[in-house]
Amino acid sequence: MIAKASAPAKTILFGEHSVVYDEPAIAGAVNKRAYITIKESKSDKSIFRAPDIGFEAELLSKQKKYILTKGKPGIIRYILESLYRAHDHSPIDITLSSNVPIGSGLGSSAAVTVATLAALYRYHNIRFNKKSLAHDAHMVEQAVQGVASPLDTLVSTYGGLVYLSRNKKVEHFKVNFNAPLVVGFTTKHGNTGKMVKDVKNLKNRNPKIINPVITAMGNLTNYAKQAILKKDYNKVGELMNINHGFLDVIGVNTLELSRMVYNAREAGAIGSKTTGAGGGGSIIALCPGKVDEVANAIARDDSILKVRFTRRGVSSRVYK
Ligand SMILES: Nc1ncnc2c1ncn2[C@@H]1O[C@H](COP(=O)(O)OP(=O)(O)OP(=O)(O)O)[C@@H](O)[C@H]1O
Ligand SMILES: C[C@@](O)(CCO)CC(=O)[O-]
Ligand SMILES: [Mg+2]
Repeated sequence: MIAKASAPAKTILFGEHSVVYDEPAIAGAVNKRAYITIKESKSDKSIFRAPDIGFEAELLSKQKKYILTKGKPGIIRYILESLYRAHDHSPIDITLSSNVPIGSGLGSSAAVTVATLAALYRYHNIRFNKKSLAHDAHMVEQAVQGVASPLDTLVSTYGGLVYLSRNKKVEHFKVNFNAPLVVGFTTKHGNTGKMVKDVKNLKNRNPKIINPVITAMGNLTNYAKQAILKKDYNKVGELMNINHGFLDVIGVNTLELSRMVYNAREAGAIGSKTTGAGGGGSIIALCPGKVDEVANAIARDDSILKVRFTRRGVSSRVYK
């Protein structure tokens, strides 16, 4: 029997950092995916392979350990934690292939986790639905990372654009918001935990300045929700630019991120901003009619990916 599953990457459109202080956020699934295949092993060992990143390891799933044959560890921790929760330790071959850059702020860890759990549930004929899968995947991210927001695994499971309200209620946008986006990413990956802590310290030192900014970021996200519902791309772009300014105020932008953001705007993006925790990582640029111009401008110094929001969430099936 072969079980296959795939799940999309995500990008945060509005609300990173302010969401930590219970302000709303908007994130969406993009059309880059992680694909997992599980089949019985031909030997008595379980093997995990990810040829795209040159990774191979023997899995000792009972002990939550692995023996590295090729590549750099990291993403395998999400696979092991998923196996620990959903596998009976019989020998299997797991293959990951992915067109999501790993560790660049596009939620590769969540996409891999959601796809791995869905494939394992199929393989073992365990009943699941999107709600239980999103929950289980969040538990895996939390166990591996210590802390994790539920947003990445939620978006990766359901697909589409998601609005998280001030009281943590999840709303799925029904509207198709599929303007083209260019993601620009640097080789440096920001450390999310450190960035969140830096913002907290800045806020504690300057409460009268930073508290109203955090509130304004939340209000901005709510304006953005209305603009998305009306498919008003220009308004969304304007709000992305203001959001980038706020992220500058709270100190998470870097030379590379700002360079990409301004290169994108000069080349015709109607909005561009840092996405995710900052301190490295990625930017997104909204660029209807100007994708190639914007992509070329960013690619002069940094790496790019052309994406669109997609309604397609996790998908999985078995082949007997
Ligand atoms: N070449 C690689 N091979 C294997 N693992 C890697 C490689 N590069 C990064 N990793 C690991 O992949 C994981 C990526 O997860 P992480 O949550 O940091 O990034 P992300 O999910 O892509 O972005 P974000 O969560 O910020 O949206 C990390 O554990 C990292 O150590
Ligand atoms: C910076 C942050 O808001 C988003 C990181 O992708 C942190 C979080 O929500 O956990
Ligand atoms: Mg992640």
